[in-house]
Formats: sequence, structure tokens, C-alpha cells
Amino acid sequence: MSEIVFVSPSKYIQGKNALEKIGKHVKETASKKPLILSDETVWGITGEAIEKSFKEEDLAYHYVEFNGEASWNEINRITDEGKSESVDAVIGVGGGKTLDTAKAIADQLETGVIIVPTTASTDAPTSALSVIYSDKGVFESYNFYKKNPDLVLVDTKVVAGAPPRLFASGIADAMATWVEARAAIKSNSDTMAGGKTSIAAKAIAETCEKTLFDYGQAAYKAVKEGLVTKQVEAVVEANTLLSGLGFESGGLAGAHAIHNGFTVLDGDIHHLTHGEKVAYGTLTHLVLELHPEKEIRKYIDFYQSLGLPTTLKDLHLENASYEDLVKVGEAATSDADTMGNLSPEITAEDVADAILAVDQLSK
Ligand SMILES: NC(=O)c1ccc[n+]([C@@H]2O[C@H](COP(=O)([O-])OP(=O)(O)OC[C@H]3O[C@@H](n4cnc5c(N)ncnc54)[C@H](O)[C@@H]3O)[C@@H](O)[C@H]2O)c1
Ligand SMILES: [Zn+2]
Repeated sequence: MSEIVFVSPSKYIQGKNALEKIGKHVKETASKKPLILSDETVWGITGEAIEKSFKEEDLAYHYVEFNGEASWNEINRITDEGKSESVDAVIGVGGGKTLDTAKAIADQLETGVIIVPTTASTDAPTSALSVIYSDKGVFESYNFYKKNPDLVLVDTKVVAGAPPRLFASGIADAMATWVEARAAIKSNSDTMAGGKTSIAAKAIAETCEKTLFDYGQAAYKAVKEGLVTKQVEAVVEANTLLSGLGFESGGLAGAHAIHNGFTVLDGDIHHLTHGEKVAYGTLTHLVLELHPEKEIRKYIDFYQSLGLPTTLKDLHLENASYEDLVKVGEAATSDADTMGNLSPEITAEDVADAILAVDQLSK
């Protein structure tokens, strides 16, 4: 098959205080009683604005607190609650795991889904898929849906107020977009959208990287001071919209496969964010793809300026055995993952060696 496929959410809204009008947007989707999924921290930040806006529009809702893992047990628990409460839509408010869980629940309930990212930490908001983990946080699978979210609503004031580490993590997740799409295009692979990469997705992925190199450092400095500048707005869009469209319809390859591989290890690496593991995965991908040292160094310097991990010590893997790294490689090169889009010939040992090579380059 050589069809191109491009998918996207129906609507994307981003701006300061965008949350104040959430009720109006929910009403537009014809929902009368959505399920709102969030966690204690995030609801403490957003709950008041959401409640106020719902009241203004005379809307009801049923609130459920998220347990923290995008696992089938959690998805099924909340789906049952949604059924017994007869909700007619699902709204996810929070980080990537909350949003992925919300999408899975909406799919099971066959309702619409509204996504409210409260941190620009991943490119999960726009996609028609969830990343599913075990209750213990080990990567299990990608779960695909018939359609993308009906609405993605980003309040940049909320996002810029999240911990800067999450903002940097989102930059790292977004930096993988062009690296992986370029590899998928080269190998003529299918993307997560189920077809070949369109010119549109290629342009979006390329612009994503350019935006981050241009404004990433300035935006990171700004959010550290709690500012919402033009640079912050640009990077939030790159982390969320450009990266989301760019990865899903552009193609994944080595960086995310290596991220998923890292999740099989025990220990402190589980305390790293998705984006932090992806940063190291991206560097490993670039080594496997034989990029000149000068080019890889540009990425390393950029990541280091954002406090992202570039050494094994940063990953808490300085004491990992070679066998452990081969385990990461085995998971990364399994048929269930996307390493084949970089090259189907890459072995688990190749991955382990490249992980060690990144450490040498970074030190
Ligand atoms: N479906 C996709 O297309 C896709 C794409 C990329 C990543 N992902 C998934 O996303 C997940 C990672 O998401 P994540 O990095 O956001 O982590 P997360 O969802 O595990 O945690 C986010 C944390 O940030 C906190 N938080 C959120 N907003 C905040 C705010 N404004 N202020 C203070 N704290 C705030 C939350 O309470 C939570 O503790 C992984 O499971 C990954 O696989 C999915
Ligand atoms: Zn990612």
C-alpha cells in the first residue's frame, strides 16, 4: 500500500486563560454531562476555572480522580463509572497519562473526547492513540482509535505554570518528531496513522524541530520565571500541535522504541519523565543512523542547556550491566515496536552499543 494518511483533532485552541471558556466549547460538542478525569494536583490548579465555566453554561459533570497509570485496570475502572453515571463525553485534564486514559475511556464508552493538557510535557494531546502500561509502569502496547480528539484546549498560562522540568521534557518529546519522521520517510514505512507520510506531515515535523532550536531555550528560561512570552506560546504549539501531528502522521522510529525499551528496567529510571527518556532515545537513534559527531553534538548541547539527560548517570543507569542494556535493545527491536522504521536490521546489541556510545559522546 502506498496511500498517504493524515489525521488530526477536529479543533485545536491555545491561548492564555483559554480554560475560562471550556463550558462554551463543551456545549458546542452537544455534551450535557461529561466525565472529567484529572488528578488532585491538576484539579487544584484548574478545578475552579472549570467549575465556574460549567456553571455559566449550566452544564453538569461527573468528576473522577485518576490513579496515575494508563493501564487497562484503571481504564476499565473508570469506564464502568462512566457507564453507571451515564456520561456523554470524556474530558481529560492533566499530563500525558491522564490524557491517554481519557481517550481510552471515551473509546470504550463510544463518546466524544476533549483533551485539556495542563503541561506541555508530551505530544499525547492530539493523537488517536494511547500508550498503555502495566500497573507497574512497564510499556505494554499502543492502543489505536477510530478518531482523534474532538477538541484540544490548551491554556498557556496553566501550561507555563507547570514545573519547568515538564516543559523541557515536552521539548525533548517534540525534538524526536523530525528525527523519527525523517527515518520513517527514508525507509518508506507506515506511520501511526496507518499510511505513508504526507508532505504536510513532513513539513510540520521539520518546522517542529526548527521552532524548538529557534525558541526552546528562551521559552525554557521564561517558564522558569513564570512568564508566558511569544517564545513560550511558540514552543507550547511545537510541543503539542506540531509534534502531535508530526509524530502520528509523520512516523515513529528509533527514539521512541528505545524509550519503550528503557521502561523494562527496574530502578530509578522510572522516576524520569517520558520526554527525558525520549531525549536519550533520540541521541541513540542519531548514533544508530550514523550522523556526524558535530551534528549529534548540536542536540547534546541543546538538551544539556535544558537540563535533559544525556549521560547514563543522568538516566540513573551508570551501574547498569551490559545485559541490562541488551534487554532495553531487545524490547526496542521487538516486532511490537517501531525500530524497524529506522532499520529492520538493527539488533539488541546494536542498541546497547549505541546507548553506551551516546554516553561517551556526552561526557
Ligand atoms: N498517546 C500519545 O500519543 C502519547 C504521546 C507521547 C507520550 N505519551 C504518554 O504520555 C505519558 C507521559 O506523560 P507526562 O510526561 O505528562 O507525565 P504524567 O502524565 O505521568 O505526569 C504528569 C505529572 O504532572 C503533573 N502536572 C500536570 N500538569 C501540571 C501543572 N500544570 N502543574 C503542576 N503539575 C502538573 C501531574 O499531576 C502528573 O503528576 C507516557 O505514558 C507516554 O507514553 C502518549
Ligand atoms: Zn513521545
